[in-house]
Amino acid sequence: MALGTGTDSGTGTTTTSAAAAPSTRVSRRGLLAALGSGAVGAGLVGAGVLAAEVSGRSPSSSGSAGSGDPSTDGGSSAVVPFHGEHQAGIATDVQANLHFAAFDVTATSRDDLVALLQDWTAAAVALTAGKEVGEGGASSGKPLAPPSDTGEAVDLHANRLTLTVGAGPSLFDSRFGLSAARPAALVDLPAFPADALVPERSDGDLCVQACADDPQVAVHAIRTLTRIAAGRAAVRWAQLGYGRAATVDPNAPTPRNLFGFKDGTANPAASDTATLDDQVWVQRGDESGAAAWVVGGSYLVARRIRMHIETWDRTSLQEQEQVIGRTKGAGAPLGHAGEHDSFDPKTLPASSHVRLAHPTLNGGAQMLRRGYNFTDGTDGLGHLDAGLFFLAYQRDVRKAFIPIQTALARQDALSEYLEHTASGVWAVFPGVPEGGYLGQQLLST
Ligand SMILES: C=CC1=C(C)c2cc3[nH]c(cc4nc(cc5[nH]c(cc1n2)c(C)c5CCC(=O)O)C(CCC(=O)O)=C4C)c(C)c3C=C
Ligand SMILES: [Fe+2]
Repeated sequence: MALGTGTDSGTGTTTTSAAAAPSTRVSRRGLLAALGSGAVGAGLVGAGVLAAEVSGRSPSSSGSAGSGDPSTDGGSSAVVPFHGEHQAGIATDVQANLHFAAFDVTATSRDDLVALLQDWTAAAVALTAGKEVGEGGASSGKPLAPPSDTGEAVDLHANRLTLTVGAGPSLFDSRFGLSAARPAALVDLPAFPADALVPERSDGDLCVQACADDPQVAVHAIRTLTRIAAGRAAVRWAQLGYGRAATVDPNAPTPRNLFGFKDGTANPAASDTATLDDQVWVQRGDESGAAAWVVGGSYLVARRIRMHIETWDRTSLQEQEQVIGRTKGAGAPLGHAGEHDSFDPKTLPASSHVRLAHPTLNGGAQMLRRGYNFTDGTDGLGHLDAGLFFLAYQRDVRKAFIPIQTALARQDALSEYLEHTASGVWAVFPGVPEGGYLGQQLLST
């Protein structure tokens, strides 16, 4: 099987296999060998050691070629480029697995915040290319020091890892002199009827969405960024997800959520750049003055929505379809046969989810949904603690998520089966140019 290149609409660049891209051919094991002679002092693990990448010891530019053997690498070596006009992980074809984390910044100076984001950038460049961070891991040659890379992703390749970073409303308080740079659209979400939010599992100064086709690659990425952040930021809450409950590729089969319905049918396609510009990416003129840094970024709303699976499973098929407004098998709008048939939402049941969420009833607003299923064991009462980790990117939450969720919370028949338990909103940084760092547009204001 020959590995090749494909277009990644999120970054406007190409998704490249290890075999096809010389700059990304370094396997984790190759990097380990190349960095074997690196100097790591005992006790220097964490921020100091990994920050060394930024000061010129970047492993990204060194190391030997990986196996590059298409027959053994399969699709796992596919790389989504980190740099671009927009951050990857938004209009990128949805990967199979998610590790999402929200962070509280504990640094107290703006310089330390800048240094953290620079260190995260260097690590993200390496990780998304399938490389180890810092001096490497098992073969760093320093038996008395903790390895700078924890090692669990060695041999797993990039697996289309993307790392997407945003700033929450709380980052714009008085700590870092950023109050004037808070975008007007970065509003605190209002309380919605029947919200059951857990404050400790909501919000956060920064968020990182790690998506990859291998769960361990996504988990390793968040673990690594957390280690790098030591003393400067700490994980506030996190969520694992699987089974992609959305797609941005209209030619790919639409994935299903845990209620068994196709989810993501009406999502904008990654190739539909006009709709993405209109509905997802912040445009010039949307914000003014110090807040104009957000142009090219987006707004992310995350909601952990528990789904009452057992109740749903006792509900008749007819009732389930009336609640959603689409058929369960084909995913077609009720009264139609095909999933992608056009339909008039006013012909659907008045309280159906699809009717209430449809753009024609919400001022034309759309979002790019990128949610994942989750199953976090049971609740102690024998019920699954499972649901949808809803992730939606949009140009303006005041025009999209807030009015849509207001309508859903008021009237949606699906609400009876749902419980929103965690929530957050972040201004997602614009893309990072070569040589730049995450959030540079904000922090250089
Ligand atoms: C506030 C926004 C939304 C929340 C919260 C939400 C939760 C949620 N949705 C499903 C299942 C489905 N949603 C579908 C469509 C759909 N949902 C929203 C918004 C929210 N959903 C929108 C904007 C749309 C598209 C409407 C349209 O334009 O037609 C569908 C149908 C298939 C599809 O188009 O994706 C399903 C199924 C669940 C289970 C859920 C909470 C757990
Ligand atoms: Fe929905």
